[in-house]
Amino acid sequence: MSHQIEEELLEYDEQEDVQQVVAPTAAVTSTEAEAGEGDDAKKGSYVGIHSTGFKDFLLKPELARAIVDCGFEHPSEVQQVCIPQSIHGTDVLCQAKSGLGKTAVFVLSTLQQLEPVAGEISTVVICHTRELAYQIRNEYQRFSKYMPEVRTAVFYGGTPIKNDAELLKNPETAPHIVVATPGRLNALLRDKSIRLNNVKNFVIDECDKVLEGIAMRRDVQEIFRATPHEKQVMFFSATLSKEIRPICKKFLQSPLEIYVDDEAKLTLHGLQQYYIKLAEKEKNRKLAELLDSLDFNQVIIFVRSTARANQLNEILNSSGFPSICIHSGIEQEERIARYKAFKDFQKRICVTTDVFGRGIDIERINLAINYDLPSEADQYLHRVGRAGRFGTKGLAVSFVSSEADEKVLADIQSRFDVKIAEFPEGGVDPSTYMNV
Ligand SMILES: Nc1ncnc2c1ncn2[C@@H]1O[C@H](COP(=O)(O)OP(=O)(O)OP(=O)(O)O)[C@@H](O)[C@H]1O
Repeated sequence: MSHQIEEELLEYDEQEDVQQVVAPTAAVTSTEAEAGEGDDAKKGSYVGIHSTGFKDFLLKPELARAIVDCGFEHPSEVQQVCIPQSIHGTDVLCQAKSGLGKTAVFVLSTLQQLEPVAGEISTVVICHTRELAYQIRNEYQRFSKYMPEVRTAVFYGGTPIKNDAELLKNPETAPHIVVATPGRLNALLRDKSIRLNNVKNFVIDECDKVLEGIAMRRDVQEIFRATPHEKQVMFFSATLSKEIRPICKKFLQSPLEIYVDDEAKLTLHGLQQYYIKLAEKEKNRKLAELLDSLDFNQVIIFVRSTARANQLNEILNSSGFPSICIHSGIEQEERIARYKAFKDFQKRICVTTDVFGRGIDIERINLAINYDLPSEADQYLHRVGRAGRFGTKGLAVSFVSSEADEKVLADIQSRFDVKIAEFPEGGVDPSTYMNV
């Protein structure tokens, strides 16, 4: 191992990607049945006792076929609860834990309702990061495989806006479904490049994040105002604090509200969680030790700033750990290229900031490391949820190096009623976190 791995990362200010949220508090109402996953549940084996099949939703045959092609056998709990209502146009406010298929709820129900009309945008989906928008667009393409007339477009910043405007203007490419980040979508609206007066479904994924900051919220409000009054509105997140719910509800009319019944249930049961107390200067050596000793398919390592991500990535690469680094400071085309490379398993180690802390779905990630602990508990939950997707097993290890970290660790444990143990000296048995 090179001496560089021993280097300490420089301290930088809190980075642009991390935003504070008010810590949520008490338990919430349950309308969701208890989840049915066991500790060793595997992807695709998520079956409740009184399980409904996708067939029971009576979806269009084109959709039913695509679902089979995607390898989805049984709807997850959140899908069982939401889809029967959401396909009929009911507004939805849905909190369900990470990685259990919230995306398919809105993708399937909007495609089910879609009657494509040339030149008319019927569905708008908003989310907070560009990679997530890209990922959601791909989900639409996957599920609309047998609906060749349906076109989905994705719009986000960091790319030439005139390309988006041209795509929208051209009858050959004009989409029926638009997935976008709020800033770019609002810019297209202001330029009068996009018309939203035929929108029938308005979706926000990671809605607490999208609506938490004033800038994004303002963009969303302007976009919302440009859509017809009569439409279906659906909001989703794994975390919906008491503070954000009333803000969400301003956009919704008599919604179906789905919450897990207390925050403890947000913990992923297939995911083992540990902490390691250490000094800042010991982090690199410990990280190298973990990467050497743990079995993993893919690992995601979170740091608190773009500068620290670059630095750690360099250190890892020069120490024989080929890694990739993704953050908001990277040019957009390159960002998507790296996201694809990681998703396609060309790299096994990814160093990132909170830009990848939510929503990103990469099936082979089974290890999440908080090199820097986030500053609040909700963000921890989203980050570690990148491992152990859809009931699979996973491992999360968090470095704790300051009093502030200790406080966050205590917050996480009390808020989500989870015991995060000290990382065992003898390591962790790979069979408990590797998916075979
Ligand atoms: N019924 C199903 N059967 C099998 N796999 C599924 C099913 N539903 C969803 N999946 C898969 O599970 C993974 C996680 O789904 P998704 O990304 O929608 O989770 P999420 O609830 O949005 O999580 P997060 O809160 O982290 O964004 C995806 O790879 C998706 O394809």
